[in-house]
Amino acid sequence: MQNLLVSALALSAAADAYGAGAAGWDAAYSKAQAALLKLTQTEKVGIATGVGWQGGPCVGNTYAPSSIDYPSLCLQDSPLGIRYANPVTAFPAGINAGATWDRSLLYARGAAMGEEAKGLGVHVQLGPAAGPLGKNPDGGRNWEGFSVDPYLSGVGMEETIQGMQDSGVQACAKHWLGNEQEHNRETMSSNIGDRATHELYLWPFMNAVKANVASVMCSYNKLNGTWACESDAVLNELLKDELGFPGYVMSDWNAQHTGVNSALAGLDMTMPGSDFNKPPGSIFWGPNLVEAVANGSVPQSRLDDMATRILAAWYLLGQDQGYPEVTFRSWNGGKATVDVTADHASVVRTVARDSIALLKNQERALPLRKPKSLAIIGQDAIVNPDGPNACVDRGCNTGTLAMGWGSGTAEFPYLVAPLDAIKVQAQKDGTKIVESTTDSTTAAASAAAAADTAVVFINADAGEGYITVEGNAGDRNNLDPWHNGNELVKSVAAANKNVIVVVHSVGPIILETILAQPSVKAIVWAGLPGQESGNALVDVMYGSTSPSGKLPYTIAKQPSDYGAGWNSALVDNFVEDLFIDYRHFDKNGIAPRYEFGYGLSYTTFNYSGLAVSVSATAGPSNGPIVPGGAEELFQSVGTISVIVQNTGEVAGAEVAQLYLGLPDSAPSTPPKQLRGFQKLNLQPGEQRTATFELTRRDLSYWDVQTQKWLVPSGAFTVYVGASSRDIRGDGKFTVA
Ligand SMILES: OC[C@H]1O[C@@H](O[C@H]2[C@H](O)[C@@H](O)[C@H](O[C@H]3[C@H](O)[C@@H](O)[C@H](O)O[C@@H]3CO)O[C@@H]2CO)[C@H](O)[C@@H](O)[C@@H]1O
Repeated sequence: MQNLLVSALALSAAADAYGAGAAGWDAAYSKAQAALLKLTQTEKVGIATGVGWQGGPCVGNTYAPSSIDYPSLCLQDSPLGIRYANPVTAFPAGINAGATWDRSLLYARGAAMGEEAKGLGVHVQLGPAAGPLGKNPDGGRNWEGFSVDPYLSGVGMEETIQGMQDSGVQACAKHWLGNEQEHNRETMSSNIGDRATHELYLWPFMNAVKANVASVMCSYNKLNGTWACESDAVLNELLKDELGFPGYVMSDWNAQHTGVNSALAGLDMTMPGSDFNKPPGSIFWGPNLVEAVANGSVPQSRLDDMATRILAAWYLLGQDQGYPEVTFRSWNGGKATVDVTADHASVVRTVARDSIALLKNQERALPLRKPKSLAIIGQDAIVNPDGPNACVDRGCNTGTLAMGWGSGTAEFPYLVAPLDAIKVQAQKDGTKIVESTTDSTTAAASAAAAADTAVVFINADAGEGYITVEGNAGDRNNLDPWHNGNELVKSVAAANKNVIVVVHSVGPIILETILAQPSVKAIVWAGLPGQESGNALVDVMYGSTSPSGKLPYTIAKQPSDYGAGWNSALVDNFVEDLFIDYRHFDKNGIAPRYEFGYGLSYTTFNYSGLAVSVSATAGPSNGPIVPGGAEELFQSVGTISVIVQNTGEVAGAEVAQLYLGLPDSAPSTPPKQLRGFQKLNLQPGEQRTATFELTRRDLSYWDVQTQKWLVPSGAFTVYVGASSRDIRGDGKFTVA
């Protein structure tokens, strides 16, 4: 009860503090509170309760009250497009959007997805995702999010949510909190230390709440022994009190376990309602919540709070003003009566192109310069012969890989195969194409032997655990390429001295076998590019655009180097603590194969003139709670800048990166952590300044004693460079 009160106070403080904008939370709350007065008890419960799986046109639908003008809310996946509808745009996955390190592209992708959602009448789009964060390199759903680094993931969340919500759809930040693997996701407990919870897993959600995200989806797992969707500590205390979240919390589909406890813990909406993987008629809320309020098990104020939050989010987005009707039905092929795709293919192509990370480029193998002949090898070069949507929720890995599997998918309107796009270019160049579009090593070798250069396509897939693909139950069985990709490359490399490897992958793969082949001259890391896959690849491989993507995770030399991975126990103690991905490699002196933030260009960049101007006082950040956390956390404390010059002969873009090392007074902290980045487009010879603005949060660690973010005193180390290991300048500033 105390928590409910604290929660309500924090909520009104948050709403008051935020409401500067025309569509601010305070105005939305006023409207919601007025509407609430007109609702019956059953209607209040109805807008918080799903009608049941397949009970409406969308994957989630609520009951429409008759006493106010408010619809049956349509909730629809996914973080990369609108699921179960067509035609829609199949955008690059979150992990590719993260690999661009480009704020404007992250925003543009979000805005385009939001336009499609609104056009189809979707009120709530179920994305973006920052959980899993990706501490397990083999986690099945990592690709739905932006990066294993919380700072990059946070920027991805913030820009995407702003883009989506500027287009009018409610975003849903998911999955809150600690859902890092698919195996046993509905039974296991993620036991996470307080510091790691804050500094890693919660961090991107701070950005989401700061961006005024309308809703948050709580996750399947338990956190420190209590279901995330039933935990007062996770929902009321962390999300609503500490982060000042004014919107509503919905359950993941079937993640609710009790009616009264979940309501008291801060759950505001149950999804999808009755009958989902349960005996018919079973439902925790609906009439049961009406009864629980009547008998005093759930206070009236709690029910009113649920309904107010849901209504306020709807008003915040202006969805009371002529919002379109739902124009598709998920369960009958999703054919929409409108075409919402507009020119979004160009956003897809740009994001896909700028997310390509060039990992190796020996002897200037790339860009291709009108080769006489080219062998295109591997099943990943073509579209699945049965069509790109042949498998429900993309639950197979046949043909080129352009998204993972599960609920985080959309139907491809088309999929441009790498082979088809290369053929178009080859026609212009007079290049002879030799094809081998299976993964047969024998056929590959003979095709490779018949051309000057061989391009071999390999991939690695993953997804959500309700589908098993080729023995992978969501999470990956290993970090190898699928379909014997290593052997395929070896056979090609034995037959051709000039081999380019293109990788479509959900996450890191171990490249040592491939790199051991002297004939492999280039490796192109294309991730999960969405519908414009082949065109984006041609843009980079033929040099109309210099590659500028940077890895959003580390590629190790061997799986054990990560010190993390999914496990089959019912408890994960998160023993990695703060040291995941590059933080772990740095701490333990492990050499990665390709480090976090790495990616080559066709040009070169010089860094100079590092300037540090930071002034902060040591101590905790206080101030009123605004959406995102204590207000002082987001105050600027200065800037760090560096001049970047294009010293090569072609235009290119460089992502300059800032990492900070905290002083020794901050106990056992990672040696360096990403705290800024800026992408600069530079003509040959041109130089520009990258400026990184720092806030108090960027200088802080979570102090478990005081339960506050604390800026430590002492000397901070500044690292600026082209990746987490390619540091081009360093400096210091001191906090007294
Ligand atoms: O889509 C909303 C959220 O749903 C969660 O995933 C669920 C997914 O949407 C749903 O399609 C799937 O249903 C399968 C069901 O689990 C299985 O038992 C049955 O055999 O097949 C169904 C598919 O036809 O269930 C998923 C949950 O298990 C996501 O976690 C969340 O991110 C989505 O936003």
